[in-house]
Amino acid sequence: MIRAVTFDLDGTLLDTIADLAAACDATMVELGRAPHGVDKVRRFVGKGMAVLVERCLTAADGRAPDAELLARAIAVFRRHYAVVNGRAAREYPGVRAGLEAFRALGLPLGLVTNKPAAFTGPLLERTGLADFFVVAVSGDTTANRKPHPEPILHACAILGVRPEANLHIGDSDNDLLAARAAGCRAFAVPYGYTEEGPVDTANCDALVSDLLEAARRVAEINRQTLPTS
Ligand SMILES: O=C(O)COP(=O)(O)O
Ligand SMILES: [Mg+2]
Repeated sequence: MIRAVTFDLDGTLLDTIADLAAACDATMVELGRAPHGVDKVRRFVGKGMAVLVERCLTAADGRAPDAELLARAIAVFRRHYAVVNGRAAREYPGVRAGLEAFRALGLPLGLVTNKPAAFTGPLLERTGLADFFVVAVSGDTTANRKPHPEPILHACAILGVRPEANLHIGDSDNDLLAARAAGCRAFAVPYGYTEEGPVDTANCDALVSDLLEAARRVAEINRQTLPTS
């Protein structure tokens, strides 16, 4: 039985790349570098804010930034992203209907994102998704981020489910590896941000076209595992 579902945010529920790229580009310009643009920034998203900013600087300078420059750039990024966060963000097709279908199945829902908490809450509020979730675990809620299992395990504990009874749905290998390491089931969506290449479907139980299909599959799995007596 699947008794709870956790969702990734960027690239799974919301297409946030325009806002992320706008903040990255404003950061680069403020630091005297050329902006990278959306298509390049898309490949940098997935391992949280610090890695995103570090990848922008490394791509601009041809070498990794030192700690002082990185800290300064992160502070600049935070300021810019706080302004644009949610401005152009859009739900992917099937997201709201899918979340409603999961809710109709009676399953508690959680969010597990590598985005820092300062941005997760406002984004969920601005896009009207906050009420779907019992818990939101952000990139700085636990000591480790996805692909480490800790944030998903933290969500499972708050949702009151054993990891084996939780399904995690995400767009990148970070989600699938975290889910596997946590002992959860994992579904992948094909439309988000995957860093260098497509997700390795060997790491997931199903590749689903959208959340509505995911909810249908969960309903089917739970029908098949209902006690027969
Ligand atoms: O912040 C990121 O790098 C990606 O966020 P996500 O975990 O919601 O996809
Ligand atoms: Mg994602």
